[in-house]
Amino acid sequence: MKQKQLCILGSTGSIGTQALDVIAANPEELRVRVLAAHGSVSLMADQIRRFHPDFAVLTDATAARTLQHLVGKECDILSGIDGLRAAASYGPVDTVLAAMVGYAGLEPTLGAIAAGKTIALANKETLVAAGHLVMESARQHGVQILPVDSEHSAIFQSLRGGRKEEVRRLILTASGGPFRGYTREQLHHVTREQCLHHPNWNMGPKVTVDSATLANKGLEVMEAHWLFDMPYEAIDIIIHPQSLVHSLVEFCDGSVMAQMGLTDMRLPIQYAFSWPARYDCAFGHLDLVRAGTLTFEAPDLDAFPALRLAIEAGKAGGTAPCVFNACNEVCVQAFLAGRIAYTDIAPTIATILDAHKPISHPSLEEIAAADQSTRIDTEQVLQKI
Ligand SMILES: NC(=O)C1=CN([C@@H]2O[C@H](COP(=O)(O)OP(=O)(O)OC[C@H]3O[C@@H](n4cnc5c(N)ncnc54)[C@H](OP(=O)(O)O)[C@@H]3O)[C@@H](O)[C@H]2O)C=CC1
Ligand SMILES: CC(=O)[C@@H](O)[C@H](O)COP(=O)(O)O
Ligand SMILES: [Mn+2]
Repeated sequence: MKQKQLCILGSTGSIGTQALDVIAANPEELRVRVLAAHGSVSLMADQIRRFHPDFAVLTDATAARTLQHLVGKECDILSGIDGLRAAASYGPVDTVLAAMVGYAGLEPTLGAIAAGKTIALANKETLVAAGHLVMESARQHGVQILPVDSEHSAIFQSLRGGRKEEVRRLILTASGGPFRGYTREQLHHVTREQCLHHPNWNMGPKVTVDSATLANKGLEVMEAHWLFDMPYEAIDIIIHPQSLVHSLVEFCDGSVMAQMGLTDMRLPIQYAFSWPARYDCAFGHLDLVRAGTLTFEAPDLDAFPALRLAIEAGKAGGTAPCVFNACNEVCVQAFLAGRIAYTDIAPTIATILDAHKPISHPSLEEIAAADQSTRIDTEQVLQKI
């Protein structure tokens, strides 16, 4: 089997560091060629010493200079968006893991696709903001987009059980987050610390807050729409608090295929790297007797309106999903900075989406403009809170 040559965009984050665990566990099959992140100097220095990339990138110029000083001749450090572009399109690389957080992942992912790289996609915001452009570009360049997000990896694997035209619906599972079962009244009193304590997954702060508002599941519905070319009406959500069934596919004959596994992102990351093969797992195995009872329930769209708003934005299409995403990113940052309450997030998204007139089939420039103006408009709404 040919060794895969990898570029990791977002190597210092939750997905990035777990991807490096997978690579360390499979040294014959996987090799790091480029590492990229924003400003985490000492962690990146450690990663360079362990994985010996051809070069590394920190987009923050000051951090990049400090890192270059630290690692000396051992590795060249590039910076800025030019550094990211160079990483995403680097000749010897065949697979790019898109594991940066947020809209910032869009341009390098498009760059990697244009350079013909296979994409292992964790960065869901990329597909939410510009799914039509990303998928079209992937088609044009003959590029495979392999899902890393646990639900989408589960659907990708379950789809092997039948043909595309035989699929009746996709069923995304959601843990329900730390506030599952809370009433709207109870949600007024939740704290940042509670929000950052996900019941099942240890993830970066942005996706953890999104899980607590259920905006994450809304983003994932849009991600599934683009990845699997399914209409919104054929994508359902069920709450599954144990997060062991990662998602399901129902076929026309009533058969339902589910994918199960440990709540460990190294498994779907490894599958995206190993596909179409599978490598042995070095991270443990699911014990269903120990897991015990698996339960399922309907989502509460009244208590968690961000999910309903995301699905509405997805159905409206055009620039609406990009606007949903940009507003949500600004709100989550403001919430993490202690500027707004948890219960300010969904009403702010509703205000911004109400005022937005979607442009259909937007170009990349129109997407970038919608993202920028939404960030400014959202700040103005937040100033009044
Ligand atoms: N964590 C998880 O388990 C899961 C995550 N995802 C998705 O994967 C993506 C990454 O999530 P996660 O790993 O949790 O996020 P983290 O916040 O843990 O890590 C984000 C990474 O992106 C880098 N980064 C941030 N901004 C920039 C930028 N402007 N330019 C270059 N690099 C940047 C960070 O670098 P630095 O450290 O230097 O700031 C860091 O390496 C998200 O889209 C998330 O929704 C999906 C499923 C599960
Ligand atoms: C691990 C992963 O894929 C996350 O996106 C996860 O889905 C978050 O859990 P929720 O189901 O609570 O959103
Ligand atoms: Mn997920």
